[in-house]
Amino acid sequence: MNADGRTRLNQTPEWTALAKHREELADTRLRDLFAADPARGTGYTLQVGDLYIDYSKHLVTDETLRLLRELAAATDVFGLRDAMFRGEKINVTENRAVLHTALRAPRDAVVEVDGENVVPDVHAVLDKMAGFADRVRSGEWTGHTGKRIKNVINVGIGGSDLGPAMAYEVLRCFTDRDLTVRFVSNVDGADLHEATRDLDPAETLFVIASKTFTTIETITNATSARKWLLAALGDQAAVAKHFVALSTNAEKVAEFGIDTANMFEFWDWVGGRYSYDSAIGLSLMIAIGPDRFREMLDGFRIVDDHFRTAPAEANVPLLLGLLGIWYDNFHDAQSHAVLPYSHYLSKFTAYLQQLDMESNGKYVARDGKQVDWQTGPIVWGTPGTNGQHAYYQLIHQGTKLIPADFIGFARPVAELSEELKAQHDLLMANFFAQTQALAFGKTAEEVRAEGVPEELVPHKTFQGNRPTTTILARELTPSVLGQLVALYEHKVFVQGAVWNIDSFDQWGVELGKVLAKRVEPALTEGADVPGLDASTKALVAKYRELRGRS
Ligand SMILES: O=P(O)(O)OC[C@H]1O[C@](O)(CO)[C@@H](O)[C@@H]1O
Repeated sequence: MNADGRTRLNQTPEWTALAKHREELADTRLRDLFAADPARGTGYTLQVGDLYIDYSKHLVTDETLRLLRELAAATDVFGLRDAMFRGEKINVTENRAVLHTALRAPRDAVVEVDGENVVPDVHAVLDKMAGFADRVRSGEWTGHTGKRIKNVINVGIGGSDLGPAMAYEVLRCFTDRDLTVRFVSNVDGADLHEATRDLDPAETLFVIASKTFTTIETITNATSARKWLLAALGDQAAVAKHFVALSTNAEKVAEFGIDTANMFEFWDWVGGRYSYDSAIGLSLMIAIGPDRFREMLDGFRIVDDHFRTAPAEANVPLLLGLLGIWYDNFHDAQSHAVLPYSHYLSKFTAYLQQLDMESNGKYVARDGKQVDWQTGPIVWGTPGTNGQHAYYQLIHQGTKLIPADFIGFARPVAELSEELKAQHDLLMANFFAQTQALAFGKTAEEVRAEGVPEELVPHKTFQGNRPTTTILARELTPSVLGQLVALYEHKVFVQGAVWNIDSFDQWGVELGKVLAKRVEPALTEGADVPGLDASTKALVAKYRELRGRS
């Protein structure tokens, strides 16, 4: 029993029942499950908004799903969900509400934090963003010299970069192609250099995105960007026309020299990795326009409403979260692959890495005690067919179990030529073939029947039984993107709730930040930094030697 009166997860009867059930299923093959239930291919499916979810190729039976739902009930996943939607401070280590769902609430909704309805503020910022985006897009907002803004550079890192950068790629076909939109995150000066080297400062708008406005990488890049601008335009007053800020910290924004009239606000109840549908999405909104941005928010809301109201048996985020737990905790899977069959989703998995791994990469439970069960998986993956010719070998025939999500679309994006659209069927043939091969493999008998020499039979045999979820939608639109992101947000939520961890803090990234600040003077000035270990000391000395400093 822990401080909240909650039994340690792996001592609950629901956990024990799942462990026992796992043993009973040890020899179960997907081939057998499909043979026993001809309706499995359509029966093990759900729909949420535009997303058709096929989970038939999972190593589960009705009994597995029932036991998993019992675990969710025992850990009160829906209770925590309701507390989140109500604005309770479920981020316990930071004493904050967790209300990214309020960012897409309709205008007339009421969501209270500390007794105040936050929805009017959300919409006031959205309206301000829309007004600004329209002025930039129409050319009404000009640079300091009167030139039209042709380039937008978002400077931010982590949640202040990955979301808008990912969504910009996903929605490229919906963007104003005359605008150049780039994302600078790395404190490696090369990032800003490459992003600016071919641009005219007089035509460039910097969007400085930082929730805290203290993140060293972002402030360093923003300072260099300001120097780049002023070196060309000469006049301090130019900053007002070329810099806007997205932040919760007006004081720091003003200190940096950005007029707070050009600041787009969000709030401490929006976590960084849950923020791209807040003001952090401004660069995206400039690129796609306010209407498309609102369509995306509508997509988020479809899944929010579903997560909030659908019964456990039909609740897709609950299902996906529980399937992850089944593999993570009962099959010792260490990782989870997300494999989109869309070029436009090239940054989607990188975005999910922060969402999932920064949220659930925790070994301390909400009660402050160390967990003795596995928590968040390693999330990885790249667009499908490229992966097929790189690491799929390991997924098919390696020694590790890697559950995977396959995400695909029935229609290619409208902008492609007819000839390029025709390639879509080949793309999707790969999509379907892969999950089939992973699930059902190829037996030694089937290999032999093809006349393969006996010594090659084991090499050409596929065990199958490699679980996948298929997520299929008609086409990739702003709404569908919103639906996908909300689906993963809530899946991550479900898992954190079951594991009894705080999915909304990120103390794990703090130590590295503190140490970097401490080590820097050793690199630049050769300062004797107290407490440096022997390895780091020697590496710093080597670095200084190679850098030509002694
Ligand atoms: O938006 P900020 O405050 O610059 O923070 C950037 C990122 O840094 C982190 O705090 C830690 O990596 C993330 O959670 C956040 O998204």
